[in-house]
Amino acid sequence: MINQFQPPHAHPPFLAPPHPKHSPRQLKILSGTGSDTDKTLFSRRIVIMVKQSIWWLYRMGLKKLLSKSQIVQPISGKIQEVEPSGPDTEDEKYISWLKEHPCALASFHQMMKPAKGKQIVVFLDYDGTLSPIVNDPNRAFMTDPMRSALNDVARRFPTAIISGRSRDKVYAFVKLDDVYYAGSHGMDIMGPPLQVKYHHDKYQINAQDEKGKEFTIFQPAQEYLPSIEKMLKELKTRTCNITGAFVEDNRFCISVHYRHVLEEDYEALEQIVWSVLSDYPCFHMTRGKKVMEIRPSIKWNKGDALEYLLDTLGFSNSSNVLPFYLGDDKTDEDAFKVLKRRGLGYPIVVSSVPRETSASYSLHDSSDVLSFLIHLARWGETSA
Ligand SMILES: O=P(O)(O)OC[C@H]1O[C@H](O[C@H]2O[C@H](CO)[C@@H](O)[C@H](O)[C@H]2O)[C@H](O)[C@@H](O)[C@@H]1O
Repeated sequence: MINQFQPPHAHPPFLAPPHPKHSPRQLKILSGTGSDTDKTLFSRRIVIMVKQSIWWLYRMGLKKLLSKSQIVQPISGKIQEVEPSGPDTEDEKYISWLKEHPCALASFHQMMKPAKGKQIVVFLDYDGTLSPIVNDPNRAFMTDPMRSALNDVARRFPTAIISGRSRDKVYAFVKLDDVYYAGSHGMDIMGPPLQVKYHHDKYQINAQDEKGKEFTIFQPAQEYLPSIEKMLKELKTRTCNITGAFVEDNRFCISVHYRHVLEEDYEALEQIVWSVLSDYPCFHMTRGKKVMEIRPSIKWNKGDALEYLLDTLGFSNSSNVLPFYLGDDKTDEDAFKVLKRRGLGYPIVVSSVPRETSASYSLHDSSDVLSFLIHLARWGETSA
């Protein structure tokens, strides 16, 4: 690997202090005294110093640029990949991690090469992906530019949001009709009308909205609803004395938020959750961002929801489809794994820090997600 940061001189002369071994002439040049020839040499040295400074400033500028992109255009005009030498700082660690999970924006054109002739299908998580993580879960609004970009994407490609929240709540944030919604970590799917009966058909019903649009509701955890409602009440009552704790009803699962709980109160809160759970052996707990999530112990997660939607969209066992899945949470890893296992499409993790993931590409944050959706919609427009 070429080290493009190699300065023009390995030991810049202006960095060398006068040394006992310097000759009297060298000392005169360094001090600026001496004959005209010496003075000319001294001026040359000044020019070299200025050139060196420009080089080092250029080098520092490049380093900054690298935090945005891994590819730079060096003076030679040849595109080269940069190999950071031993990651030390958080930025350097992130740059190093990007090598394994390249930025989906920087790689966009390359990613779209196999898309020609294939059906793109877009899956997105909500919190941390379509909206940034905020303090109040009830105020995780989506911005208008994000809504507009998502709408442009959904008008061109089948698009679904798969969230841990209740389906109604996600719809209340997103408010777009051309999108399919899967709430409760995929346990409550409003998907396309079924052409054929799905193998879990006892959990699904076909329905129509008020405009006559047909869709299918699939709810594989229906029989757990009475227990969830009881648990919700218990959790709300038993945590009401823990300042900052917030129990969120996500219909087929429950979120117990501790973002605003004092560190010294966390253990007590977790104890309550474990204690309630011990009375409901058919449920288990998973963890998200400052949240404990209580879910029915059925074999169904965001990965299964993704497969269900691909099937119902008519792409079971099809290689003619290119799914994208964008998500920031641990629960999104289930969907990344499905795409990886099937060797299908692009799992894209949204993360501003290096992390263990099955995703093959990355985006830094929800504003990168917005740019990505804009790119995708434009691509759909020009290649239609
Ligand atoms: O699958 P997702 O759409 O990512 O939902 C996962 C959880 O997201 C929400 O909580 C997270 O976002 C909140 C708002 O930014 C933040 O305040 C909270 O700390 C995060 O954990 C949602 O409220 C949960 O119910 C979801 O399970």
